[in-house]
Amino acid sequence: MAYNSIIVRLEMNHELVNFGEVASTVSKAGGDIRSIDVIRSGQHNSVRDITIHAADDKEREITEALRSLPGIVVVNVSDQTFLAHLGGKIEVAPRQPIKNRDDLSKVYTPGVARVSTAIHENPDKAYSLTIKRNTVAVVTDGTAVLGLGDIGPKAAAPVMEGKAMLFKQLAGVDAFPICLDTKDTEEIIRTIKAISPIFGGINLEDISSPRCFEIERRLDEELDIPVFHDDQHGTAIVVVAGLLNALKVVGKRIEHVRVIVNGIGAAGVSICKMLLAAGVTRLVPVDREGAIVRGGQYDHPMWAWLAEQPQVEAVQGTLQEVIDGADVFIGVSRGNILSADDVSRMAENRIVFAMANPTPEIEPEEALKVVRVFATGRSDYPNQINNVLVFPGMFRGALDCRAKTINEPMKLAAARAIAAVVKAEERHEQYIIPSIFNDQVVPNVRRAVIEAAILTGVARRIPPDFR
Ligand SMILES: NC(=O)c1ccc[n+]([C@@H]2O[C@H](COP(=O)([O-])OP(=O)(O)OC[C@H]3O[C@@H](n4cnc5c(N)ncnc54)[C@H](O)[C@@H]3O)[C@@H](O)[C@H]2O)c1
Ligand SMILES: O=C(O)C[C@H](O)C(=O)O
Ligand SMILES: [Mg+2]
Repeated sequence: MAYNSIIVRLEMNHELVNFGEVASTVSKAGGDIRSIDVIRSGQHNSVRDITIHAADDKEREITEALRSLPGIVVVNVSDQTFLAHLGGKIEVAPRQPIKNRDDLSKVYTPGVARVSTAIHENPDKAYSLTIKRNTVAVVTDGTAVLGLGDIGPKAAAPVMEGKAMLFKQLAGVDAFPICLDTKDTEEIIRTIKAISPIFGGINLEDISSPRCFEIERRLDEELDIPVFHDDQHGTAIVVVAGLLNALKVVGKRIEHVRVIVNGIGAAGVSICKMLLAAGVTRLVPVDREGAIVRGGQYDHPMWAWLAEQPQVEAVQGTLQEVIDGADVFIGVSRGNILSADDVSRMAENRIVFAMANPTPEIEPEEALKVVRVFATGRSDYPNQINNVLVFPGMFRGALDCRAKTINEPMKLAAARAIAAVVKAEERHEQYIIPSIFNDQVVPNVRRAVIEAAILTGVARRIPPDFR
């Protein structure tokens, strides 16, 4: 269950109610008072802001209980999560002040014209003389936003702004959210190509499958800057990192385990591919209609590809049928589609990564009773398996070495680098993946990505610390 803080502004009539009654009402309804601010205090009444920490599903109960107290008027309820979004979460700021005409003539006309001419004569100078060197576009069409589905480009913006914040805070990358009002594959490709000159990389986000595969492939071929669909590869990289460590905890080998991947969309396809590359020999991809089986006929190009892989099982069935005896369940589908009973039919020492956001495939409280290792995509439980462990360091590395593309060796290197942040002596059921606040994650991923880019010949610059 997610917890949140709400601020309730109350007007209290002191003749009818005292604060002790307010506090006990909040506590009985499941809230925890964290702070009280007196906004106005009079002889007969006062106005106070009380900050209450509570489970999401208790908020209504708490405010209703307060409203029913005699002598209390609930003036306003504000949710701190919404407050954190007021006015948007990022801004564009100048890197130097313009204090006088002299400054103005350097950064703007006439001085700027000489710089533009220099770039015209040598387009590579865009990297040293503009923001291209450090700027990534976070591009979505709003069609697969978290697990919320096709909620459109405007509603997708808070997620994209959040990604941009993380890029900057964790890796110093300037990222800009671009929310496109089109779902047409060709139009998306054309638009991204048209805006690409100012960017050093393109992070595709929350674009639904199967269009996301074609969009990424074409852009990667047609642009000379790295293009990375975060939901595919960021997720696959972090899953492989978590799985390598989880398997060590339970003492199983990747070649022996039977793995279910539920939800064969953007994330699921890339996870399946990377698991096969990492050595999985028994794979069961499952989507809404049940298992995708070896030898099956599918219109979806990536499902057809999976059906040709020798490691994919040939036995048909629903998730509830095929889960029996599985060692690992990886969910990148929808919330609440798995029960504790389903999980308890898996093999002993089972590993469950329930990564649908914001609601995991199974409630953590349910799953924790029946699994050995459990992870979600969320920040409010241990073992957060989220692509935020990947994209900041991945782009930091790709930008620093001016990689033309992000290839498979760079991805595998990133997965190993993340897994290696958790030392053998620290590793246990609740700690298979480092926290995003672990300050070794971004530098380790960056280093691994640059090394792999140099070795595979896609780096166009050797960063000073690699010379
Ligand atoms: N934790 C992370 O880092 C992370 C990263 C990427 C995606 N995700 C989550 O994974 C989910 C999928 O994301 P995506 O970008 O791949 O979306 P997507 O729309 O490309 O794919 C979702 C797939 O799940 C399938 N699906 C839906 N309901 C299902 C069910 N009941 N059983 C089996 N399959 C079902 C759909 O048919 C589709 O193929 C979302 O909830 C998203 O938030 C998490
Ligand atoms: O945004 C996230 O938290 C992870 C991922 O990109 C998702 O779509 O769920
Ligand atoms: Mg996403």
